[in-house]
Amino acid sequence: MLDPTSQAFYALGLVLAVLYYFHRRTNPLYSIPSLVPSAPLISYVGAVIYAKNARKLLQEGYEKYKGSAFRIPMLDRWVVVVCGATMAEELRKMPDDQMSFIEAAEELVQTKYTITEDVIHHPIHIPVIRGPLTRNIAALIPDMFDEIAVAANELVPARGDEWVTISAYSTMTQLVARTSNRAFIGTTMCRNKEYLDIVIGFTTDVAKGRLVLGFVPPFLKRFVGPLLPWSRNAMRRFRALVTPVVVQRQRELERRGKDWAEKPQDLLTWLVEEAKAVGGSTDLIVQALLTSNFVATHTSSSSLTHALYHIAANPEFVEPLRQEIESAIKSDGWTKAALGKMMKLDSFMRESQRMNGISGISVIRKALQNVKLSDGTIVPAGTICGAVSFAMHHDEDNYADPEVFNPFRFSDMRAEESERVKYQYVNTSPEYISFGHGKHACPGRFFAANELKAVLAHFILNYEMKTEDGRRPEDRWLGTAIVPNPDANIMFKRRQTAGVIAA
Ligand code: HEM
Repeated sequence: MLDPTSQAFYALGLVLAVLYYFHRRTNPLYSIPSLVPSAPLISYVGAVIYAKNARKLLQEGYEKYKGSAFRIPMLDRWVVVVCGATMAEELRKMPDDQMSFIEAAEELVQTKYTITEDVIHHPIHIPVIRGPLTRNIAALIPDMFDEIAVAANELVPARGDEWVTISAYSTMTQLVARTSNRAFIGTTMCRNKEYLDIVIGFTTDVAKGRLVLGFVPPFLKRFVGPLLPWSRNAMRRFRALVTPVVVQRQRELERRGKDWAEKPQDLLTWLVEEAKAVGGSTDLIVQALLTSNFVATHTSSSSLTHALYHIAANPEFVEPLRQEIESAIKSDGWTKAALGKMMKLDSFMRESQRMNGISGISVIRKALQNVKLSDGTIVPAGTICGAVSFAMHHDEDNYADPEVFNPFRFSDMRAEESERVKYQYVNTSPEYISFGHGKHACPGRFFAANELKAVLAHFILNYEMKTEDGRRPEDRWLGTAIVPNPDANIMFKRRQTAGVIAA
């Protein structure tokens, strides 16, 4: 016979088990199908299985539940993913008070702890990226071309007739960080080693914090979050380096007034102006600068490396691209107008992003109330939701021969005047969600498209490229993220052809 304490203990256990059973029975989340074990505790095993097999499981789920939704497990939550263009369109149309992008980003990245709270509540970089940065791309491009030429010369030291072997992903990340920061803050910082180390490493700093918080139950996150060292240290180093530059710019802009003819045209100037307009502090500007780098750097360098792997593994694509680039540069110089004329290159980038992309899921949102989808699925309040992207980009209902890399697929479609805009690289649609879709689609995509096309144009005109074994290096899937093979090399040789137009 059990003693009274043991009896009470077992009775309590039984009551909790019954309550939990009814909670699961009544919570609509658990009516949404899952492809991995979903029972309590065992769902952790499911999270590990998903992390290792995300590509396969997303494909399987997409095929099985197209037009509907299924659940995928992360360590600390379930994410509901909708499948197919119609469902992606439905998700992007939902108002922010039902499905919120900001709340989803906050929860998925734990931005409060992994970035900083101030800039999350006052994201001054978003209107600046959407507004002046995008409006002034034409003015920024000549300096960016200049930086690409200088940086490529240092990072890809191919001389004479020699092939040089370069670690592709890390080199492209350096190149992108330098080029973007030429437009963000100017020559001195964009070539400063410590500055580059911080902005490039920040994504890993955030990821480490995010990973740790994934193991921490929600009620403890607020205690553990502030103790995470990585982002805090990066922000401290960044502040020490950049605050004097920001203060100097604030003083100059103040002293010379708005008619200053030589006013630097860069992200820093526009952040200072935005902060002044909304009463933001100097430190908010510093935070916004690092956050801009966080959203811009690895997204762009991954997309660039994906595209370079396609070029290096398929030299037959180069000639038509080279002809187009040469003709555009001859007529318009190294300008945004010339980049606008490079429709084949634009198509190449869009096709590369369709084939590979940076994530298996896009259009991430968080349900702020119970939301009923058109197929009857109920997404409970508090649940993160997204749309399957990779599998949809490889669906033959959306793209003919979807497994074939057809570099000029979209430029051929753009031959019709009426289709010019629809199929350009930056344009999102229900079937093309690499940049997200709808109101929160990436505001930096116009800047990124010009930057990445500029880098590719430089390489295509000035170098021959190949992979070491003639094949395209396999992508790596890290959970849902698609990373171009970080260990692969590209071989470069300078073109000796007379008449090559260097940037
Ligand atoms: C090829 C490179 C890039 C890719 C593939 C990319 C992709 C994305 C995606 C998928 C989203 C989420 C959209 C959604 O879920 O609906 C996003 C958001 C965002 N991106 Fe990009 N991005 C790129 C480059 C950039 C650059 C260069 C910048 C800045 C100059 C930038 C700034 C942002 C910002 C600020 C957001 C958040 C938007 C918001 O809060 O409403 N991105 N990006």
